[in-house]
Amino acid sequence: MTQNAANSIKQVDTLIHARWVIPVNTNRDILEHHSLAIQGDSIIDILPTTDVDGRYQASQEHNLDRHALIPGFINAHGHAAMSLFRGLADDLPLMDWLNNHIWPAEGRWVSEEFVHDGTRLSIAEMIRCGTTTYSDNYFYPDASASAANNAGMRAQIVFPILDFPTTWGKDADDYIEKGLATHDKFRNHSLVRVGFGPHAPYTVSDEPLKKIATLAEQLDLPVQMHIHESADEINQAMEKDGRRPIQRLADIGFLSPRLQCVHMTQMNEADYQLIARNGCHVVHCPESNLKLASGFMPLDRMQQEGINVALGTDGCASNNDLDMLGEMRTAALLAKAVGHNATALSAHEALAAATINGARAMGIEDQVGSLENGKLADIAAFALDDIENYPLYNPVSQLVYTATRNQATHVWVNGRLLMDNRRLTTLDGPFLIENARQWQKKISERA
Ligand SMILES: CSC[C@H]1O[C@@H](n2cnc3c(O)ncnc32)[C@H](O)[C@@H]1O
Ligand SMILES: [Zn+2]
Repeated sequence: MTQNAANSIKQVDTLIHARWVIPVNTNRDILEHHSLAIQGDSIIDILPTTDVDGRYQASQEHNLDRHALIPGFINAHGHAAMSLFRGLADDLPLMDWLNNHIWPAEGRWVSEEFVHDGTRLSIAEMIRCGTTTYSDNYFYPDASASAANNAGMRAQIVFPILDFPTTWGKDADDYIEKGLATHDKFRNHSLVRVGFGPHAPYTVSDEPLKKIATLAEQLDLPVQMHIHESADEINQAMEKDGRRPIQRLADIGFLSPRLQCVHMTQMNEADYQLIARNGCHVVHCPESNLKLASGFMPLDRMQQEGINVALGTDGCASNNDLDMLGEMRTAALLAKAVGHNATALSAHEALAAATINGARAMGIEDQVGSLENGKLADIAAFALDDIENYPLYNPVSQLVYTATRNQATHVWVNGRLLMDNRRLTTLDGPFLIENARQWQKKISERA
């Protein structure tokens, strides 16, 4: 190599060479034998692997020649600490599950320590399935935000707001005050963004909702809420004031592009128009909706209306896992069944719902959600070379319809390697298992 050529070789932090790179862009490209060059926290180049020599060298190099690289999953709705309640109350409808099982358990157990421990357990599970960003709606948001930061994971932390007291707060004003203190603490943080998480239309009254809408606009923050989750919710609201919850929210000026509406299984014509017209996002949690028999979110109709639909697992007490591969598959199958349409939610669309649509819903689409030059290096690699993967015509089809989460091998967030060939680098798996066992022992002794 001549001196001039050697001088033009750029030193980068990481080079990843992959069999397939799936950027999740509008062209639906699948790049074969391509490499990603990462400098600091960002992707600075995506190029054919044959062109890397002479252009880049790196301190860390990964040859993933049987793998697909995708933008890390964005799990757009969940309650991370609830992993400690996994399997505690199964096979129940939403309101019975919540009123008679989950809320009493939360009243007894939820503390800062519980949230810290449960959140770390969930982050480990999420990394192990290729997730790089998650949204969390739970008590003690300081503890969950710190857990995300310490694990190197990206998180949208929407602090809870309810009209009634819990172990963390007294009333809506108190929740808002405490949550905004967490927002102050993590302002301009590189991984954590704090927003508002009013629980649901049936647990938060008009005055706090108006206050949240005003503050969210002033502070430029996201808002996420469970809305139209079950038929009971609609029936109760109609009996109480003759309006469907989404209409009530529209009437008080709560609907906006900042709003991420979780669930939306109960829809009529007017509901679609309200959501579409106000630019609200929908977060679809198909497995939680199925397990609690809440209803079916009409995904293909949402798409026809141009509504952005992201994907979330919901908490581990109603799913009961945090597996975004499984969630994509369920979403794709369910959309076809519910829409009586086999073309509803194609494999590529399911992957988009689990990545770029989540980023769009959270207002971070310019930073993450696809593999592009200049975006943050939030990346997941999946090994696609087992018996179960052959023949392999299309890696996107494999990811959505065939692969299982133990095929996730590597995960990077902000260019930092959080899972290296299935080894967690920032969390101690055996310790987390032992810690979860201790909680199980305590909780089952007093159940
Ligand atoms: C506002 S903090 C979170 C609060 O929500 C409860 N929760 C968990 N999953 C659901 C769901 O599917 N619908 C309604 N509420 C849910 C959780 O237990 C916390 O109390
Ligand atoms: Zn939820």
